[in-house]
Amino acid sequence: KNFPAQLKEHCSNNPAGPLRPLAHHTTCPPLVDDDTFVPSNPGPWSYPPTCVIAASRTNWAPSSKKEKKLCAYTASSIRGGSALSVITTTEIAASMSAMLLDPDIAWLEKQRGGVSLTDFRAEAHKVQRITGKGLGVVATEKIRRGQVVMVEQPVMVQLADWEPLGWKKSEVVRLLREGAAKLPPRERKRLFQMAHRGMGDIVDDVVRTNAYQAFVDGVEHSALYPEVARINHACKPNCIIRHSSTTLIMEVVAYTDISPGEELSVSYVPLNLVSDQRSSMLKGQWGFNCTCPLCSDAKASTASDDNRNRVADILKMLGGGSGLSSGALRAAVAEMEDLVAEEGMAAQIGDLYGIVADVCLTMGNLGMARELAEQTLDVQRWYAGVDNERTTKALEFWQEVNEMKPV
Ligand SMILES: C[S@@+](CC[C@H](N)C(=O)[O-])C[C@H]1O[C@@H](n2cnc3c(N)ncnc32)[C@H](O)[C@@H]1O
Repeated sequence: KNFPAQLKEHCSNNPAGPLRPLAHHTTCPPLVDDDTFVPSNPGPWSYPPTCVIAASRTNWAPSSKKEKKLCAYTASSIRGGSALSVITTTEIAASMSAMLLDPDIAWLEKQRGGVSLTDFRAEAHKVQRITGKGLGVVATEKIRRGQVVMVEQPVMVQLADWEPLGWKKSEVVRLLREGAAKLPPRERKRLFQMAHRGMGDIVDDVVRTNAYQAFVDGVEHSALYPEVARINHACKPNCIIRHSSTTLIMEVVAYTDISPGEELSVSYVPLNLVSDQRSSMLKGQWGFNCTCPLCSDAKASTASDDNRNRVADILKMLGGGSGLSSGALRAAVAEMEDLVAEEGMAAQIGDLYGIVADVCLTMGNLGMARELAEQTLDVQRWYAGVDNERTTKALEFWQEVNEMKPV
């Protein structure tokens, strides 16, 4: 909100440090592309970017006078740590500048209980071969529920939905290769050593096999975290991931107590899906058939599907049932909470509370909507992360219901 009006359009990012704003938090960095890069004032970038102009610009706002470019940017070190290459638009790159230049991420570290980027190196885990899954990460000592086990910055971030904006696959792949080539040897080596399927260009393949969804400036990107990416998927995982939209830092947090020798796992897909939905998503988007303990046990898998279907039925029943009493609503939420606990889906309960809160609003039950909106916010802060997209949405919803007047 402090940006001069003429700069607003490309600087909607909420910078990382809300407590002590630095100069670059309150002024919008200029758009930087291959023509406008100024070596004496490079921002976070270590080299002039490589850019391509969208082949078709039909989908851009007609008011936009600038040619839209997609560029590969590289910072040899972010916050004194690892390097990062970003393939994104000039606007998003400008918005990212503030967050990448910000060395002051202490406020976020406080939220995560004082664990800093380097602390996790007191590693409680190691990478090893796992039958049927390539490499994986295994605990070497007891890890307690809630403990942060990894904290990592991305090495590569790529705009996810580039196709409708008019760029060609070959151009995006060229930028990915350029981004990989400009990484320092350490990060480049790690990137090329990551799992891939042997299809098409290797950098593109690595991104498809390993990237997590990350919102930058509210826009979906794919982000590569080489250490986190070694963690295999399980449909009932023992870890969750938290993603910070303002710093791009990814945390892996123990979701259950984990014993030495146990493999660390996260879910690559939403937790509340039933087995058919999970397997088609894992096959379609990630390209593998899941061999996790739940999928390998037909009886357990059926029982789990029954529980997850029941949660879906409860939500459906709530959605369709106008005029439910508070008692009936509470009973439905309590049953849902029990099922969620049994299924190890607590990390997703914030989303479920949010759905029920919406239902309460349509039923005119503002009191309960407020209660649930508050619970949603608490849960999302913990499970998704303090500044994650899902938490931001929960905060907006919470503010909205608290401003509403009972009718
Ligand atoms: C993000 S990587 C995980 C780390 C990878 N195993 C490695 O060697 O680096 C994703 C790949 O790991 C394998 N994988 C992960 N979870 C799996 C699971 N539950 N069952 C089978 N394969 C799995 C698949 O080959 C998948 O494409």
